[in-house]
Amino acid sequence: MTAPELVLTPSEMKQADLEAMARGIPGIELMRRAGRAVADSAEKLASPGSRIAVVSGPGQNGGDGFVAATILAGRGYRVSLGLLGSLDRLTGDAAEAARDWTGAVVPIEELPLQEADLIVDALFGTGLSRDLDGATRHAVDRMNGSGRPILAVDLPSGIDGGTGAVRGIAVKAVRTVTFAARKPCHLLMPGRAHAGLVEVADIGIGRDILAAKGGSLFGNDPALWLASLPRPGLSSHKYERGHTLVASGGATRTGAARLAARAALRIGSGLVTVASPPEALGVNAAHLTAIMLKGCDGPEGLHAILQDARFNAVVLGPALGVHAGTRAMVAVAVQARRNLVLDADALTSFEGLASELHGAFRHAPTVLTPHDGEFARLFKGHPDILDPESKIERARRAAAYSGAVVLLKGADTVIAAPDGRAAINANGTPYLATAGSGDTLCGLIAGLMAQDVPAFEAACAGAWIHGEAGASFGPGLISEDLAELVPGVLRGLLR
Ligand SMILES: NC(=O)C1=CN([C@@H]2O[C@H](COP(=O)(O)OP(=O)(O)OC[C@H]3O[C@@H](n4cnc5c(N)ncnc54)[C@H](OP(=O)(O)O)[C@@H]3O)[C@@H](O)[C@H]2O)[C@@H](O)CC1
Ligand SMILES: Nc1ncnc2c1ncn2[C@@H]1O[C@H](COP(=O)(O)OP(=O)(O)O)[C@@H](O)[C@H]1O
Ligand SMILES: [K+]
Repeated sequence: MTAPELVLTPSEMKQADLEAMARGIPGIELMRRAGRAVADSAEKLASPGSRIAVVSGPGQNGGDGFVAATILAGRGYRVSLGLLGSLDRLTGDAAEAARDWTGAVVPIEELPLQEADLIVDALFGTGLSRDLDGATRHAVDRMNGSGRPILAVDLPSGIDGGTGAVRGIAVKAVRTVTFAARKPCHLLMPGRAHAGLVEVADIGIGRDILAAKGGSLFGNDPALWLASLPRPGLSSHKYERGHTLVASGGATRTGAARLAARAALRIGSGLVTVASPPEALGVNAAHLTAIMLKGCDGPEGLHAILQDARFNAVVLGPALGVHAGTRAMVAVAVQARRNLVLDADALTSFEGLASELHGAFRHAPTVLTPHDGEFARLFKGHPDILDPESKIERARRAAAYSGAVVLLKGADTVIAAPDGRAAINANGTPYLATAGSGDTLCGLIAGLMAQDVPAFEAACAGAWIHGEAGASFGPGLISEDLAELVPGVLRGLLR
C-alpha cells in the first residue's frame, strides 16, 4: 500500500535539505539534481533546439536556474539567462552553479522574453521573504505579460510557499517542478492555480528525513485513510453498520437534511433516520423511502431519541435555523457523546459564542464543517484563530481550541485534528460550488463515523470522496447527484 503524501512547509523543507546534507549529500549535488529535474521538465514543454529564457533570482532558487540553463544549453537549446542582482552577490551553492554556466548573464529586464519558446522562472522559491515590488514586480509582470509558457522552479515566484498567497504579484506557470515533496502552496489557493501542473522530483532526500522534519501535514488522498474505510463482513447486519440521525429544519427547510441523510446512506451507514420537527413530518415523509423518519421536537425531542444507543452518529446544522434552540440541540448531542458532525446553522448559531465551545468536543468524535464565512462568524473575537495567514494554521487552531476535527471548506479544503495532524484536499471541482453540496459532505462524514471511522479519517475520506464524485460528473452537477455518484467512487476505492 502506498504511504500518505507528506507535504512540507518551507521551513520544514529547509530542515530536510540540511539533514540530507548532514547525512552526506552535498548541497551542490542536491541543487544539480534539482536543476536536472527542471531541465527534464523543460524538455517536455519545448521542442529540441528552441529558445529558452531562464530568469534567475539572487538566492538558491536562482542557482537551480543556472544548473538547468547549463544542462539545457548542453542539450542543444538556445538558452538565454537573466539575473536579478549581480553575479558576485550570489552565495553558496548558487554561486557554484553560476560558475558552471559559460553563457552570457544579462540583467533580467534585457531578457528577450517575447522571443522565448519557454520561460523558466527561477526568481524566488521557498525563500521569498516579502512582497514583490519595483524591479521584481516588473520582472514578473513581464513574464506573465509575455504570453509565453512558464515553467516554475520549486514554486511560482511571488507565491508564498507556506500559505499559497500572492505576495504582491506572482508568476502564472503552466507547470511547476518542485523537489522532494509538495509544499502547502501547491495545494492551497491561489498558489495551486498559479502552479499549473505540479511535478515532484526525487532529489534523493529519503522519506525518513521528510517524515522526521515534516510528518504532520498531508495531501489528502486515499493512502491517508483507505485502511479505515469500512468493508462489511460476510455476516454483517445493518446495526453493525451504524445508524445516522440527521436533524431536519422546519416545513419549508427540509431538503438539506435529506441530502445529508441520503449521503450517509450511500456511504454505507446501515440505517439513517431524519429527525423532523412535527410540522415538517408530512413533507419529509413524502420524500423518504429507505431513510426512516422520526418526529423530533427541539432539544427535548433529540434527547429522547438519543436514549436509544443505536443512534451512533448525529448531523446537526443543515437548514436547522439560527437560534438558541439549535445551540441547545448541539448541547444535547455533545452530552450524549455521539459521533457528531456540525455544519451550517449549528455553527452560525454560535456566532460570537465560540467560548461556549472551548474544549467542548474533547469527549466524543466531532467534526465541524464550516466554510470561510461560517468560520469567521463562529470565531468572531478570536484573532488568534482567525488571523493567521495560513488556512492550515487557522484550521489547526480551531481544532485545538474546540477539541473537534475542523474541516475548513473551499476549493482548498483543509482538515485539521486537535492533535495537529492536517490534510489539504485538492481533488474537487468548481462544479461543487452548488447549493446543498456541503449538506452532502456532512452526511458522508457522519455516515463514515457511524461505521466507526475515526473523525479525522472520516473527514478526510468524506472530503475526498465528495471531490471525486463531483469531478466525475462535472458540468451540470447539482447536489442531488452527489450521493448517487458515491457508489462509483467507492467501487474504485474498495476493489
Ligand atoms: N541546497 C539547498 O538548500 C537546495 C535548495 N533548493 C532551492 O533553493 C530554494 C530556496 O533558496 P533560498 O532559501 O536561497 O531562497 P530563494 O527562494 O532563492 O530566495 C531567497 C533570495 O531572494 C531574496 N528575496 C526574497 N524575497 C524577496 C523579494 N520580495 N524581493 C527581492 N528579493 C527577495 C532574498 O534576499 P534577502 O531576503 O536575504 O534580502 C534571497 O536573496 C528552493 O526554493 C529551491 O529552489 C534546491 O536547489 C534544492 C537544494
Ligand atoms: N471551487 C471549488 N472547488 C472545489 N470544491 C469546491 C469549490 N467550491 C466549493 N467547493 C466545495 O463544495 C462544498 C460547498 O459547501 P457549502 O459552501 O457548505 O455549500 P452549501 O451550503 O450550499 O451546502 C464544500 O465541500 C466545498 O469544499
Ligand atoms: K520560482
